[in-house]
Amino acid sequence: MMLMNCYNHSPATATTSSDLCWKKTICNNNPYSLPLISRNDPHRGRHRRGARARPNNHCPRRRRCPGLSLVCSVAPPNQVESPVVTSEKPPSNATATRRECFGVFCTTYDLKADEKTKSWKKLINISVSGAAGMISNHLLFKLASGEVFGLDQPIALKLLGSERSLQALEGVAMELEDSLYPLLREVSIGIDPYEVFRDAEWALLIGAKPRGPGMERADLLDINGQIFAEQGKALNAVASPNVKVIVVGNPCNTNALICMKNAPKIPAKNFHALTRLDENRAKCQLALKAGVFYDKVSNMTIWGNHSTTQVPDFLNAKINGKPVKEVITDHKWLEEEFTERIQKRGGVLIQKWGRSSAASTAVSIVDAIRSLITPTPEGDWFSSGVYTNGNPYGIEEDIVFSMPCRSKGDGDYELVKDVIIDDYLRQRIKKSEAELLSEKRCVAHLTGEGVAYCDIREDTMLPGEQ
Ligand SMILES: NC(=O)c1ccc[n+]([C@@H]2O[C@H](COP(=O)([O-])OP(=O)(O)OC[C@H]3O[C@@H](n4cnc5c(N)ncnc54)[C@H](O)[C@@H]3O)[C@@H](O)[C@H]2O)c1
Repeated sequence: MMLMNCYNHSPATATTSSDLCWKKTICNNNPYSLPLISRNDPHRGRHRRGARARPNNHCPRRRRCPGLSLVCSVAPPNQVESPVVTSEKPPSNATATRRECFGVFCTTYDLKADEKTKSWKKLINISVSGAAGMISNHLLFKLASGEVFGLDQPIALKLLGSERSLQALEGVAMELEDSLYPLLREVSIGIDPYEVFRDAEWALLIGAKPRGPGMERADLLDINGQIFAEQGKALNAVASPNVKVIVVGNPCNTNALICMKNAPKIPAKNFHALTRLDENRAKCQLALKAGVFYDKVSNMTIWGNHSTTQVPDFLNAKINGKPVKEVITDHKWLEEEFTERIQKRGGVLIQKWGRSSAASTAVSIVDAIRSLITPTPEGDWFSSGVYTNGNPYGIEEDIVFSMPCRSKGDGDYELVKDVIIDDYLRQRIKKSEAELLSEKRCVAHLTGEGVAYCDIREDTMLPGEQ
């Protein structure tokens, strides 16, 4: 039988052959801020269900942190997370009051690791904003199931909500808990991005305000831009320096730009605006027209903004490895109907469904992540809204623009060079580019580029708003 050694200090000091115990969050806003607990620790029993926490185990007001409590695993010390330094931002007074934990969130138990645990990878931290929203309600369960990062990849979910959604967020956490996902090792919830983004290796920024009645697009840019400026600062301060950021909340291209500009320590290449749903929609419509299954459609690019100016590229896309224009000879349909159908697909869906796409958006976020962590199939590519820094297409620099990307599966990407751009495509790309440049001028006060000047003339809608 193996000797169980647990430590009440940094695991860096642990011996290599030991079973290590580490404690998961119990009513603490930082899962790693608790000390590792010795099995001989006289306080240990007090972490059991319903028991009061130790003096340093704060349970901040309105921040319950669901998740398993104490996990022991046969893991070499380098697989155990170190306690982290305190936040660069002082905790707000609003979070100072302790609250009781509830249910399984407060249960403490030791788990003798089985052999399988040994093969698990190092835990990764995934922060999700808007976690009580509709998209997250699909996405979180996909993440926890192992469908996204793999069946040997344990994850910690750090969920960011707004003041209004905190109660709902607790409900989400309870559902996650009840799902008994073996890979889901930690769940914490909160409304302060400086806490929730701590050590994040992936930040999926979904939460945003919808456009209210009578609200101009410029107002929406400002309101949501402020959210993403703040979240960019928080990522810069507390996230992993190589965090990958996928911005979903609309207007996602400009929000991604704002977030990026407020996070100078994080490589600009790490920021993405989600246009994968548009890509998926385009593939589906081309497959329908050609009478093939959608897995036969490849090389699909969405150019530009995630708005009605986006350009689904049928010139470079392929069906069964052949150019789309050779397979679909009705070019009038391609130029007129197809393009508009993709641009307005979200709006049609709202009319039918009464709400915006959530499940298919979650699927497309999964696709977007998987495209970065698995090598892109030979000859193919995927679309993502990325920073136009030295792009080969002549697109204006310093905006976030959807373009064709390839990845080696290391989380990074390269732009695809060998694409054809004809006059039709260029003209439409220019329109989307002009829209993004005007959005950028509207948020200059949030990107550190001076005084905002908003000259958005046409009120282009986001897909889903019509
Ligand atoms: N890029 C895309 O392809 C795509 C597709 C669909 C929807 N979207 C956008 O995604 C966003 C979310 O959509 P949804 O259907 O999940 O909306 P939702 O209204 O169901 O959920 C949004 C959640 O975000 C929360 N929230 C608001 N401000 C927040 C903040 N500052 N920090 C953290 N959370 C905050 C809200 O309380 C709410 O719970 C919207 O902006 C929508 O337009 C993008």
